[in-house]
Order: sequence, then C-alpha cells, then structure tokens
Amino acid sequence: MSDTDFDTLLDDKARAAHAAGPVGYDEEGVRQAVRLFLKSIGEDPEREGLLDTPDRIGRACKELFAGLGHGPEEVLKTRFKVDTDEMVLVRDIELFSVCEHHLLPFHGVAHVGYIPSNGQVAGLSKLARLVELYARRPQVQERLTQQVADALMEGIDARGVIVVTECDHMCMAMRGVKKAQSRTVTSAVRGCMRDATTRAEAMSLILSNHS
Ligand SMILES: Nc1nc2c(ncn2[C@@H]2O[C@H](COP(=O)(O)OP(=O)(O)OP(=O)(O)O)[C@@H](O)[C@H]2O)c(=O)[nH]1
Ligand SMILES: [Zn+2]
Repeated sequence: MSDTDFDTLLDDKARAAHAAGPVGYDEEGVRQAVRLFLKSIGEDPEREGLLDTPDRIGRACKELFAGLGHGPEEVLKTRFKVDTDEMVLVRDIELFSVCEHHLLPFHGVAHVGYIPSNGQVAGLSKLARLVELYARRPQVQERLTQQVADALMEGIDARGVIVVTECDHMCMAMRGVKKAQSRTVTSAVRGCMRDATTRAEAMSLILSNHS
C-alpha cells in the first residue's frame, strides 16, 4: 500500500463521520422531554439524585443515536486496491443499538463479510464503522443487518456481501415475555454470496469460534 493510501485511510473526516452526533439533534428538547417523562412516571425531577439526569440523558442520547442523519458515503469514501478477489470477513464486531418499539437496548455482535470486485477493498475498520452508523439509531435488528449489507454492496461495488447479527434484546429480557436467555440471529446475503458454496464458506468462518 502506498503512503497516499495510508493518508486516505487515516482521513480525520472519515474517522469522525458521525462523532458529531445526530444531524439536527435538539439537546434541550431531549432534556425537557426527560423532565416530563420523570414527572409522568411519578418521580420528582427536582430531587437531588435526578437533578442532573436530563442533562446526562441529553449527552447520552447524542452518542446512542449518533448515526441518525448520517450516510454510508461518509464512512466508505476511502477505499483502496489490494490484489485479491477473495473473501474478507470481520467477525464479532460488537454492537449496541436501541429497539425502536420500546427504546430499550439490544446488543450483540455483527459478522460482516464480502468479496471484492477488481481488488477494490474497504479499510477493515470501515466495516465496523458501518455497523456503528446503522446501530446508533432506533432500530430493528433485521433492518440493521440489511442496511449494513446494502451499504457495503453499493459502497465498494462488492461482488457479494454477507452480514449476520446475533443480539440480545432487553425488551424481551427485562419486561414482556422475559426470555433473558434468547438470542436473535438475522442475516442478509447479497450478490455472489448467495451461491451455496460461497455462503457455506462464509458461514463456516463465522461459526468457527462458536462452540
Ligand atoms: N422483528 C423484530 N421485532 C423486535 C425487535 N426488537 C423488538 N421487537 C419486537 O417488537 C414487538 C413489538 O410488539 P407489540 O405487540 O407492538 O408490543 P408489546 O405489546 O410491547 O409486545 P411484547 O414485547 O410481546 O410485550 C415485540 O414482539 C418485540 O419483541 C427487532 O429488532 N426485530
Ligand atoms: Zn423492544
């Protein structure tokens, strides 16, 4: 890889793609909503322990929903050439998201694999950044999985993509049906990764660290 390639990979703007938080974020609006919410559940927002809570949630939501309003082009604008058309797979990318039904967390891992076309590859960290981009917003796991797959497929003109996510949903654990041990697995498979042999190779790589 040339020096220029490295420079591009380390591009600060790409690194900070959504570090600024959600586009159009209204932190004061969030603070007011939290005060109202606390009152509405029968709490006293003026008691000492809760006084700073609206502020804290205002800052926390900026992180939790930092992907809102940002697009994959911010992450994938750098790509480079490596002489390979073989499968690349990054396994066990930690993810934290929030389900759009209950605004409770779901978390787990994503496995992201692709087959480049004409040696056009993405920096490995960009696969994890794509997961972040789509996880950091109110989500459902299926859509998160599909969005990462579609963004990668289009963003680097990949020949094929596979994304598998495995998540625990707090809305199924701490309330409602209360199944704390259940884990949800979703997959999205695109292009030549749909081919049975290629898909089987990817799945064996993904499963190789599972007992
Ligand atoms: N498909 C899918 N469902 C999800 C996800 N996260 C949460 N859910 C589900 O969203 C559904 C919402 O169902 P509703 O019947 O509208 O809400 P609810 O009465 O709170 O449902 P219960 O959780 O069954 O008590 C629940 O079945 C959740 O388990 C997700 O990522 N994907
Ligand atoms: Zn939920």
